[in-house]
Amino acid sequence: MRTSIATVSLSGSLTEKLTAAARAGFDGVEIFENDLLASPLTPEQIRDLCADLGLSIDLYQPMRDMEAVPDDVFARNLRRAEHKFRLMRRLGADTVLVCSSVSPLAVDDDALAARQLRRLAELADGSGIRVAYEALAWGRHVNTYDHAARIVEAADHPALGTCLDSFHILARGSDPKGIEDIPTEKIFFLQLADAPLLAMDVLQWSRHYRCFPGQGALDVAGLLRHVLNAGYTGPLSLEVFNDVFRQAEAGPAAVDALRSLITLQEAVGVGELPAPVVPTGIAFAELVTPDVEPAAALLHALGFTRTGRHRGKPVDLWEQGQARVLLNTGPAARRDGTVLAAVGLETPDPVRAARRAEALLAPVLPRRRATGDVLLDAVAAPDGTELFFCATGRPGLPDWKGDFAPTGEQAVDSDVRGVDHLALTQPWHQFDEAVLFHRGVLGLDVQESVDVADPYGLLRSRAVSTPDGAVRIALGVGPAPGDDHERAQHIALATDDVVAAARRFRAAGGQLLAVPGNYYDDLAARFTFGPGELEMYQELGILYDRDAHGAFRHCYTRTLGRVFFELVQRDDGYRGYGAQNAPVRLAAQHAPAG
Ligand SMILES: O=C(O)c1ccc(O)c(O)c1
Ligand SMILES: [Mg+2]
Repeated sequence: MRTSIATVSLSGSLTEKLTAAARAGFDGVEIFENDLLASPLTPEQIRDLCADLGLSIDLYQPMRDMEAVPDDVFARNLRRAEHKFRLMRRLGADTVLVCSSVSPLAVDDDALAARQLRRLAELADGSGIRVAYEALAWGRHVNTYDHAARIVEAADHPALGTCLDSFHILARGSDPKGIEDIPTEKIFFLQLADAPLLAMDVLQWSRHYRCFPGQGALDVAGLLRHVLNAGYTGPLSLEVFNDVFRQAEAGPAAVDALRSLITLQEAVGVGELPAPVVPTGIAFAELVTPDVEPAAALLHALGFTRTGRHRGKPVDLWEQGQARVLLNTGPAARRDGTVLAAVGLETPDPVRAARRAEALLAPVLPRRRATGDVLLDAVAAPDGTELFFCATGRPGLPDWKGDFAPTGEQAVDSDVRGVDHLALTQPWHQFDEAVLFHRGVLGLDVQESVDVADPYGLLRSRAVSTPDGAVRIALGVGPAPGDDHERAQHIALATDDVVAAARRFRAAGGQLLAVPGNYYDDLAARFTFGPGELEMYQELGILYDRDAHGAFRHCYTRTLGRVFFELVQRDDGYRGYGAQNAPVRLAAQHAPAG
């Protein structure tokens, strides 16, 4: 279907917004009046710019407080409308959105509303313009879509129809099934927005917290199914008012927006997209570091062995059980200190996984970095993390390990089995985008968002994972702009015996994060432990949690650049990530090293 986006959804000047929408691949735009008023371009120049960019102007909006008003007020409204219709002709826009009145002058009189909207439609029709009447969720007398549709029906003019807006409909809890009763030719326009569930005033909710479909908690796909069943074939248009998107760079935000419309169409069975190829494990995590010694010492103390050396680049492979870490000291390492730069995902079909990612607008990375390298499918995540689709040790498929010459050293069976999860901190304005990316592109399930108190701000965290837990990624976002602690990424290593793993790490010279005694005092109040158990945890800095399924014991290494490791023992199907303990961990990480 045709895709469109309201200029209000993107940051910048009108020219920047239009350019971003076109580059992302949108077919059209809704021009918001405020963006036009503030633009130095004439309506004709805006029309030409849109034409040059290949964008249709699908809607001009909004026109407010039109209907159900006293005669003298309506006469003034018509004069205002005439003026705007002249502007729309210069702009080349043929549909105007009229939102239901919020004016104290408006009266609760559907017959009057219908008569006046009919009069407005007659005037519009003379200029070749159509009027799409939308019920604002906070409209004074008209605030539901079915009410707006009844008034449109009563007005009975071909140039008058309704605009459906998923936010207004779903935020009020209206049943969207009734959309199927609206005559097809009366649905002039469809605006789509999602939102997280928040118990707050609906106007504030709408103006500040809307997000792109799939990023919130509203059933936008369910609503779209009803609209399609009603016979609607017009554009799918995003209209998102959001404080974060207003500040985020328009280019990436427009890509994020279009990705949401592509996944939404997939959810309702329109459009073609290669099916998700759900990853089955973490093949490797790649650290880029300017300073190989401390990173190598840390890996060594954790029980890793340097088993391979890249044939063409300064990259080492460190292994232990199924956990693999690449240590890259190449040119990229001069820039950012120690960072987690790439993740290898074990994937049943790497080529198809990359094709889906590409169809969902993920930047595709070159398959071969240098002559002789194995061909690898990889894309960039929104924050720039490189995601490699891997087939480790699977005959007939390119194996990334082929790029590494064995050092001759064998990995020893130690306490670490593999990677339990990765924690990837996102730039503050890309959190919703990252969640949608990991769900849509990688087919991961998304868990609830949790808030975590840091001594210097609030962090948000949302886990994405496969149903069996083979791939778990905790996406986080800190206060803007974060310091190194708040931007830190980590690799959580799975062990069956965290006490043994912690002891071995310490004996090998590793330093674990110290946890305050008050924390253990609180643990003693909340849980029962065997004799000496809690003292042992305190000595090692092991944190403890329990859910309905099982227990979780974990401890942390000191941070190197922006990266640290966690040792994790997950017993009896514990499902979480120890979020309860995160504030204590964050405070400990801020404390000066002792
Ligand atoms: O918040 C508003 O006023 C507003 C304006 C136009 C719309 O289409 C809408 O959904 C909301
Ligand atoms: Mg709207």
